[in-house]
Amino acid sequence: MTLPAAEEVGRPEKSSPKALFRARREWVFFATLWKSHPALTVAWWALVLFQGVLPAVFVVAVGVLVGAVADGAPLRTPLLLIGVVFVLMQVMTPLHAQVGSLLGEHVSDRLHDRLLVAANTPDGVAHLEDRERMDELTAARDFDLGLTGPPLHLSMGIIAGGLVEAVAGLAQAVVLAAYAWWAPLLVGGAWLSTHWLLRESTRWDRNTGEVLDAQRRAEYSYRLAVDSPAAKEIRLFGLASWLTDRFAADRRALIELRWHATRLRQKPMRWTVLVLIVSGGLFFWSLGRDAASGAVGLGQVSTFAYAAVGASALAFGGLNWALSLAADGVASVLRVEQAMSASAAARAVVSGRAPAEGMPAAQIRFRDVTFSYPGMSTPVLDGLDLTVPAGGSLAVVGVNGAGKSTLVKLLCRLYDPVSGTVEVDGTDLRDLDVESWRRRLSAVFQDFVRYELPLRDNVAPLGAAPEQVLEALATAGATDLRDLDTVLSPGYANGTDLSGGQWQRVALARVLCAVNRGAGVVVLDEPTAQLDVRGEAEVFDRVLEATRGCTTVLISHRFSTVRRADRICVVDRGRVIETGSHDELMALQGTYARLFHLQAARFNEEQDGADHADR
Ligand SMILES: Nc1ncnc2c1ncn2[C@@H]1O[C@H](COP(=O)(O)OP(=O)(O)OP(=O)(O)O)[C@@H](O)[C@H]1O
Repeated sequence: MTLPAAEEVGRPEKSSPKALFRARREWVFFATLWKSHPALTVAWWALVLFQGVLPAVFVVAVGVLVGAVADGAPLRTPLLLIGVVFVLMQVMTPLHAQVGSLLGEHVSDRLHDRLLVAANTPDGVAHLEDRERMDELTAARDFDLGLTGPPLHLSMGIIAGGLVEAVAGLAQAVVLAAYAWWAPLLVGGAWLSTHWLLRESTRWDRNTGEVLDAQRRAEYSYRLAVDSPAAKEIRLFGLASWLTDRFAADRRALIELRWHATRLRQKPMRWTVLVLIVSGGLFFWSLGRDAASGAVGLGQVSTFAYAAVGASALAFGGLNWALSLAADGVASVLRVEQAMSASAAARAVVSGRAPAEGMPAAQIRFRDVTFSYPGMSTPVLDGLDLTVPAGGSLAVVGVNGAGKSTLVKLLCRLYDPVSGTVEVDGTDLRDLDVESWRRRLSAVFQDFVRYELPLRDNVAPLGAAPEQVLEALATAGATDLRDLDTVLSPGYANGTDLSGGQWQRVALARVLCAVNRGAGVVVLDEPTAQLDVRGEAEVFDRVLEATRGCTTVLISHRFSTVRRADRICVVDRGRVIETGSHDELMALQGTYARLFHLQAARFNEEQDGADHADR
């Protein structure tokens, strides 16, 4: 899927007035409305204008009515006009709210799509783990969740209300031109100047790194408290009050930061009040003088006085706030696109062209591979050399943090090495078409995904015949687990959860289904860690049997599983320090043999203990 052309996102390259205007967040926001749904946008703007003009018509009609009463003229026409305008004002508001809400939802839809595409388009994953991009991503992800402001379908109503007021203020200021040419400039100009005088206050820097950090912390504390996965530990470790205090403190810190970012500044406030008093004083003094001299009739005095008061709708207020909030959110979503591609470009996984069908036929080779995660200076893999013969199984062992899972991430091309190469049958992985290579791969990652989907889709997300799904489940030792249509999440009607070991069997079944679809390389990162000992041996034997002929990379801390692999390598601090078959490594009496004996001894002790207890 390709991204739509990048929209302007508030950071102009050129600084011509036109470029600056087009780059303003507000412009970006209104342009996004149009791009999301032109017809609704036209209707929304038309209603803004129509509703904005109605108050001006109303004050004129009231003036005509007052004049008619004073002159003893017929009242029917002004009364009818007042009635019609009044009814229209009542009817238009809910209609506008509906149109705005619908438009807001279309915009949200479009932005969510863009966010998903931006996050998922790069072939690697570095852009999702880049610390510097986290703030952008947080702001963008939260834009419509109501965490930092109203969601778009609601803010559209607030923005519409603000715009209607602005148009109404303008229209009523224009009415003042019938009194004197300078009156609209004086009264309307004074109210408009408040936008400039108070402009500091509209700069709601709610998306500063500090605010976003505080927000992330507050949100995390909240999630810990209300989401079920953490509930057990919170209770068991007696963390409830610690968590409540922590949430309250995080929340207070956030409110404090926002308050600093949003409060009205005192000095501009004083200037604003002065400007409004002087302009209002001058206008009403002049109108009063003309009314007293009889130069202006009673009806007109009423119209001009109401219009002058109505022009105050031009004042700085809700529109700035709501628009700034919504425009900010929209701009951050659009900016994420650029940010993501820039950060992805820094460590981009660029697809090659060569097809990977049938690979590997001979071997996968890690040649002098060095790798460090983005932003980290210490290498995780440091000159690693390793050969994985095609069609056989290789087990990778090593202490926690040795770099085993990282090795697998490079094999899956989620990252590329900083130096050195990963080669498949002599071809650099970077020269292979990523999609084609990934079709050859299947994996159970340590943190495999538990999809909140039916069992069937958890096993075969891309679809498969029910018999194939059932066969894969049977091989993984998960026969009769649940009906294939049962959703594996208790949050859904008739949904259910599984035990850790059952989930692991489902993940293994997913790999087996992928092998059926043509995957030839199988990665198993701690695939049986949650299975009981008997289940582990049985399942692993069956999985090895079902993936016979595949190139299998197994990462495990369980030596009973590891010893079944054709070859074993020991990784330590990012390098391979031993490699060979189980027997060869045992004969070597090195790290592998030491770790194996350690685990075997502990297992025997536990067994003795269990036997003793049984007796
Ligand atoms: N996304 C990441 N960003 C930064 N550092 C990371 C990231 N993932 C892993 N690391 C670091 O890389 C090192 C190797 O991690 P890796 O997951 O490869 O270890 P492992 O050998 O699989 O460990 P384990 O046996 O505990 O699963 C660790 O020090 C870890 O902290």
